[in-house]
Amino acid sequence: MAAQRALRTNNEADNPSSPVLQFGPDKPLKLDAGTVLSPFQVAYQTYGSLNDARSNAILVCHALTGDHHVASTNPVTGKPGWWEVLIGPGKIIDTNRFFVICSNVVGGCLGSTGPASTNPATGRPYGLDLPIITIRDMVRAQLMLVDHFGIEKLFCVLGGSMGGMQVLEWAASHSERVFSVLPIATGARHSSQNIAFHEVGRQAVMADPDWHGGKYLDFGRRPEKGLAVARMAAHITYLSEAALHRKFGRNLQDRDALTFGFDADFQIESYLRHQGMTFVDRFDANSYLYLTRAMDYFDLAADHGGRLADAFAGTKTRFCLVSFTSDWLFPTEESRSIVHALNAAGASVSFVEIETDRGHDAFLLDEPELFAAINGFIASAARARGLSL
Ligand SMILES: CC(=O)SCCNC(=O)CCNC(=O)[C@H](O)C(C)(C)COP(=O)(O)OP(=O)(O)OC[C@H]1O[C@@H](n2cnc3c(N)ncnc32)[C@H](O)[C@@H]1OP(=O)(O)O
Ligand SMILES: N[C@@H](CCO)C(=O)O
Repeated sequence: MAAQRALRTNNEADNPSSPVLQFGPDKPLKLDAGTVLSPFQVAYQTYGSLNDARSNAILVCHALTGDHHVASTNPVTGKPGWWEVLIGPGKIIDTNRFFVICSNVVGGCLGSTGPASTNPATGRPYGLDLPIITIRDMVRAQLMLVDHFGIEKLFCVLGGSMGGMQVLEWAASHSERVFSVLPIATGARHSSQNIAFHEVGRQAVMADPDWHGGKYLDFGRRPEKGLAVARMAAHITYLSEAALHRKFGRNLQDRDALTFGFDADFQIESYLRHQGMTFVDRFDANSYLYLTRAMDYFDLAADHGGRLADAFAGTKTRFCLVSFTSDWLFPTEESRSIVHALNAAGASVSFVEIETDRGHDAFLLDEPELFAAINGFIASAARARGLSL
């Protein structure tokens, strides 16, 4: 591993106008699909400084439609970083103490190579000519970035949902490179129901006449209607029945009576339309196909001979799993089965189930119990690592 002499510690939190960093390794990215991606690039951000021992690095893995702007203003949406409540100077993940790295996944559309990137063989956007990307491929690209920083062992890798899948993949395939991991609201494989919801979303995208077999950029079009419907359906799965009832009930949207038509009579309809419309402004439809596919293909047990415990055999990594009571996308049973496998593997593991009605996306919200769990785990792991913080 070639340690870099000049480490780029782009404190975006201190300098919101700083450019997005992009890493383009000389080596190709080996893909599970049996081919390589070359060249390729990874967009990333860092916060804080790497210590002399390079032992204080935390890698944050984003979820399906997230990005590397984890703790600073997103330049596309103008919104705060998606985990700015958690990460920053003096916050629970304190960037005065830790060096935080977050990169956009390969296959995405927010700076890293994905289906909208130019295919060097044609000079046109890849579209569906991009090979299928897996969670393991995403992690291989992250590993190259970590090597680029000369980091032998990450102090912690954490993330929720698809981010949690990457965390588990790190722990299974590169356990010697991670001291501790925090997989949140995730599973060791995508369930049949979850694949089903993703398929509905993909079919909505592909049924949009503006999709053009995935070549919409060549036609100067974007399948916005299909992508918006895909997001509306998916967004329901990120919430819970109780939260929908609490927030919207059967309340009407800006009217006193039903219209006896198909306008958004109900607040929940208006809300979902808003979620769909705003999503298409920030996301690429083909990336949505690729990233949902990556989640569908994830099956850690299958990758290790059918026994999940074998994925973690001999691990020295410390684990803390977190689930939410109202998460019906990755219910607590998913985390519990990982905990059982880790117990069978003799791993150091703790587990927290958080009582909330906020559903799967609770991990993105200001959730005091979640923050307390992360705080406690990080503090204890830091002591065990001998980090003088
Ligand atoms: C992990 C990562 O990498 S981040 C991934 C990318 N980010 C996401 O996926 C976030 C998307 N998810 C969400 O927005 C989820 O709803 C949550 C759960 C995280 C947010 O929850 P909350 O903060 O409770 O926000 P809520 O769900 O009420 O949505 C607020 C939005 O809905 C809009 N809204 C609320 N009610 C209505 C309504 N009746 N009609 C129309 N719009 C409405 C608000 O104006 C607001 O819009 P804005 O986001 O454009 O400002
Ligand atoms: N709502 C989040 C989590 C979905 O799993 C996202 O879109 O990335």
